[in-house]
Amino acid sequence: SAPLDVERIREDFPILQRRVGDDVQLVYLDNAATTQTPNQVIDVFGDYYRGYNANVHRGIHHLSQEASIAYEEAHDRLAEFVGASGGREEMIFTKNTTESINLVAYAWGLNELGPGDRVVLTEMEHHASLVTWQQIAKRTGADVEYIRVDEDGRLDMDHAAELIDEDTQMVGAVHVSNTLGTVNPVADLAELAHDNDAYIFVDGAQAVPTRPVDVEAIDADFYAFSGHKMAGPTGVGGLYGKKEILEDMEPFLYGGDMITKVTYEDSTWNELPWKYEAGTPLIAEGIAMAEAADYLDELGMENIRKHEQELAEYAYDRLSEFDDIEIYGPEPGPDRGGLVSFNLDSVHAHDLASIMNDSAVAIRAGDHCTQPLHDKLGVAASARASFYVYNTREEIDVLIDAIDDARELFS
Ligand SMILES: Cc1ncc(COP(=O)(O)O)c(CNc2co[nH]c2=O)c1O
Repeated sequence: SAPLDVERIREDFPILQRRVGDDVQLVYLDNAATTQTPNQVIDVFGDYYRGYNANVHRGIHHLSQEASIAYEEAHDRLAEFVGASGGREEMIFTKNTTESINLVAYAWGLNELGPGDRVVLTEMEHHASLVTWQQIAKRTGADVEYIRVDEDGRLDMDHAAELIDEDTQMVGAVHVSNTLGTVNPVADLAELAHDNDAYIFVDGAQAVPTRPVDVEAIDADFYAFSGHKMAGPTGVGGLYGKKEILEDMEPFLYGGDMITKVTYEDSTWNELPWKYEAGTPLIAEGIAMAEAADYLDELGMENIRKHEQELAEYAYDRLSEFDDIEIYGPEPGPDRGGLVSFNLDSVHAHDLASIMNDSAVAIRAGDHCTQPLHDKLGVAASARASFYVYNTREEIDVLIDAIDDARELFS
């Protein structure tokens, strides 16, 4: 593995040259919300709409065949990117991680869950997983239990082993927490689930962009991610599912392209993954997401993971210099992804973020769609700095200086 050549990488992202507010150089540290998009991915849209825009699924004419092949091969590429040996048959394109989770919660959960069944989540789940499984459990009479997060932001695996039992039908777990940065032992959770004949759905929104992911090594039954978090476009995401499960599961959305034969009485379904992709899909977006996978693989996923770990370590250490800053989540190391959530005493996270903004530092403040976790932490909101392949230590120094400004202002 090799350190990332950040200066060269930054040339691929023109937006990073932006000057904002009072003509100040942008420092973009909100990558857990969405990452920026390299020229290589942006160019896909111009090439597509200027060169081979057509509806997919093998129309008779040249353009449709070109668009179909590119869109279908994008599925093979993303399957390969997450280690799915079944290729496109195990890779459904959705709108985003949220829709990927909803697809399984509706298509599997509504039909398979009932009173006496259990869904086990973690206390650090994002609302995309927590609210979805919570509401499907409510509609089906199943119950939901939450694996405890201990005081240093890690999952209590003894508690996990207690909760995941013979009544458990589904385990939902975030791979990398978007609030704590915790990297969870999802392969161990998968083993606990499978020992109890339950499925596991891993939320990989913050993992796929930032580290090597191998869904078969994890033995995930389902694995979700979003294009816009992996240097790709908004509007498209991926749902990996084991082929044998996707074969049995009911479709989520009905309509064109997901069928084989339709009569007035009934219909039969298309082959995988098209059975789960009704209507005209996000064609250019799917092709662009495959380009993003190529871009990241070119940098090296292990190199990206190391870069993120180093930046998180540096940010954690610099923030730890001050006794008026509280940091959430595990200490730096392989268990912490490339983000740090924190609070500055006596300054509300929103006020802090808006002062950061005066210095053109873009961070996020709020509950990061993990309200129950913030309740557990005893805070309404937190500030979060999150890093990616184009961020530098110098940008973290600007963050620290801007926090100093906030401290001055509010002292
Ligand atoms: C762990 C996790 N799961 C699911 C989602 C939902 O992804 P989407 O469907 O593409 O929106 C996010 C997005 N997290 C954030 C979005 O904005 N700030 C965030 O932290 C996430 O971080």
